[in-house]
Amino acid sequence: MIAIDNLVVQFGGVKPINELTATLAAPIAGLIGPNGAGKTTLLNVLSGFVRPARGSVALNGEQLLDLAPLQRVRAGLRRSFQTEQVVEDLTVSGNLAAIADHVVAPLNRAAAIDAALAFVGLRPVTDKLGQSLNLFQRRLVELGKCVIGNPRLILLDEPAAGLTEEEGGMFRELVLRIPAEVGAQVLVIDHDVELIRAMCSETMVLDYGKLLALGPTEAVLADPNVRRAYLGEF
Ligand SMILES: Nc1ncnc2c1ncn2[C@@H]1O[C@H](COP(=O)(O)OP(=O)(O)OP(=O)(O)O)[C@@H](O)[C@H]1O
Repeated sequence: MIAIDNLVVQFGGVKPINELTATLAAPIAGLIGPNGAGKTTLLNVLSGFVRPARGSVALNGEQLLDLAPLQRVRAGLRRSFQTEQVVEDLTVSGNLAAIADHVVAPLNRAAAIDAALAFVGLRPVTDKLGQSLNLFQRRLVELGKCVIGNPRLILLDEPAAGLTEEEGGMFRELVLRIPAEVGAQVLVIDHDVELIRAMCSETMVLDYGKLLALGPTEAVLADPNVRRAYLGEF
């Protein structure tokens, strides 16, 4: 469970997060909002790349702001980025090892990497270099890094961007299996409202850094204020 309390992020005169208080308890929660609403900034606060001016964030009762980014990874936090971060001159398993080295005991690393590769379906390309992978495989590497070593919260920032409809569907099926099979909560940002509808039982909407709506996804997407903020986008 993610508990956000009175969170304020300030960049000069801009407040991309402005007095945000919200609790996200669903196994897969969605985060939507127009461009510039503060979605990525919130993920950056959760993962430790941005320090807020005020407020707190807690994961399953543990305060996160006291922890450095790597300590948060050790505490079970994982994230993928809008632009995938695959290392070109490492193999697929080497890319996963970069996370496993920090979160899995040496004796268990090979098995943990293999389990993550099996989960995302990348065992057949274990030894391929990052530079030879297509976009779908790269997105799967990112997801593989997220499921390694008993994660508790996985943050996905537009994880299916650029994928075909078929690839997006396969990716979505994998994400849907995470809570039961990996044991982590998932928070997904996406502009594709249909993807959010299909994956997330609960959705939060930000607008200019403020909470516009939070609740069961269907109710949130039907909310006139939400529809107005999107100006007919869905
Ligand atoms: N490092 C920064 N310095 C100054 N302003 C920033 C910085 N990062 C983000 N912002 C501003 O904060 C606001 C929120 O940005 P953010 O990237 O969080 O929005 P978003 O909801 O993720 O948007 P998008 O859907 O376009 O990715 C924007 O006005 C953005 O220009």
